Amino acid sequence: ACSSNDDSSDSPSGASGKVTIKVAGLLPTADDAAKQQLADRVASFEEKYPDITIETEDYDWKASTFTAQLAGGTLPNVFEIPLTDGKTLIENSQLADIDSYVKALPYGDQFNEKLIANGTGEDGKIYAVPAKSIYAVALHYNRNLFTQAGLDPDKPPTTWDQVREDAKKIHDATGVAGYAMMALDNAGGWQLAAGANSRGGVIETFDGENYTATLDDKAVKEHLQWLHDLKWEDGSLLDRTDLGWGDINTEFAAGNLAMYTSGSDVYNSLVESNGVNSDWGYGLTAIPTSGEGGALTGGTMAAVTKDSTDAQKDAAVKWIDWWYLSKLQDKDQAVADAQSRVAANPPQAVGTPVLPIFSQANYEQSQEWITQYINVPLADMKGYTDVMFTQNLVPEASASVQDLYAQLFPVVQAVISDEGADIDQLLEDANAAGQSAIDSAK
Ligand SMILES: OC[C@H]1O[C@H](O[C@H]2O[C@H](CO)[C@@H](O)[C@H](O)[C@H]2O)[C@H](O)[C@@H](O)[C@@H]1O
Repeated sequence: ACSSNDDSSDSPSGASGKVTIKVAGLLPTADDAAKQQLADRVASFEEKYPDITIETEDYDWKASTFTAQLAGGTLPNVFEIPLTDGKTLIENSQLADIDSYVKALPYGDQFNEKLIANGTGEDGKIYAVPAKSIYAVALHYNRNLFTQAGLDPDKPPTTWDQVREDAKKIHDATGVAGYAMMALDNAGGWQLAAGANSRGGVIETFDGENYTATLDDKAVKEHLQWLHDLKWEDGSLLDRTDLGWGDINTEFAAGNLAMYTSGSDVYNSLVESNGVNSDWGYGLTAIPTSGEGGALTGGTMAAVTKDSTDAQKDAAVKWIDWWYLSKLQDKDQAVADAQSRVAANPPQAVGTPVLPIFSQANYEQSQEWITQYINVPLADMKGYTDVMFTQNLVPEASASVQDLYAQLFPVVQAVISDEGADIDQLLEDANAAGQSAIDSAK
């Protein structure tokens, strides 16, 4: 979705006052309706800001490709990063200082403090802002497969033992895998950490001075053993070690698995890229927890490339406001965004439950503004929405987080592909490598 006006591309902040910025757009897998919806929002932005031209680029953050994009200077002016990466990129001077532009926004001082801290430098300046979505990991399930297996889709499992039992019943009755696990790229480690957090464990501790990798935590082992048993005792785990964040969505939408864990925002992508709609039979419930366990929570931030000119930074923050944030703060923007999503053919998701970027009151107000446009199957998301503001939330680890995930995903792959995988040894090795990553980042 590019504007036809590219006469200022050689001189983004040139004498004409015109500026062009590239911005992260949709996933490469997004369908035409999603692309059209984005194009419509770009068009209305350019109408409001005639001196700014927006060029959108497909975007899919992956740890394995991001570093090269950053180093190679190929990122768009506005790009997305996980919350986990803000601090390091700021410390390494790899993000543009957008402090004055963000603080000039009418809500510039209203971000959830813990979230904006991830985009704030030691100098107190803002380099990245929470955007797109803040999520808690939740359990996504196929209601039709539950029904076909004689299970009540209105009573999804609330313990990992029940997930295992239901997965087996579904597999026995339908031949479809009852459960699947991301195992590719850092996504596999991220979801193993979520499993461990739900069982009361963590993958890193901090004593006020030092960070210690705890990849061999009892809860990590328990979750791996649980996956092992689904695969090797029950035969109910999808036999794939190559599923990343988007791949598992594709398999789920194709009806090839009944349950998996991922962020609560995944329904947006299932609609955007995989043709899921409110009649599809999608269900969302809380991740099972035990003991002190909780739901891993994380999210996305928008940042601006370091080499952007002042005019581009100004335009970039205007776009961040337009595309990600103003709909949470301004009724007209909320309605305009929702209307454009509903008008798409097929309609894009409106009302997927996520966690607040500002405050709970602000989130609830923004949902109220768009009540009439909400088209996600909220009745089938109650297992999650009933507890989303009360459940225990476990933030992602703080130091070298993606490096820890990178150490964990091969362990997930080993457990799924090798019945005799030595979980203790694999985790001991992963932990040593994870600790080295933490130490070398100091
Ligand atoms: O690649 C693994 C990483 O994935 C997370 O982000 C992805 O999942 C989010 C929740 O569904 C989604 O909002 C985001 O668009 C996806 O890229 C996560 O935040 C990372 O920390 C994690 O390593």
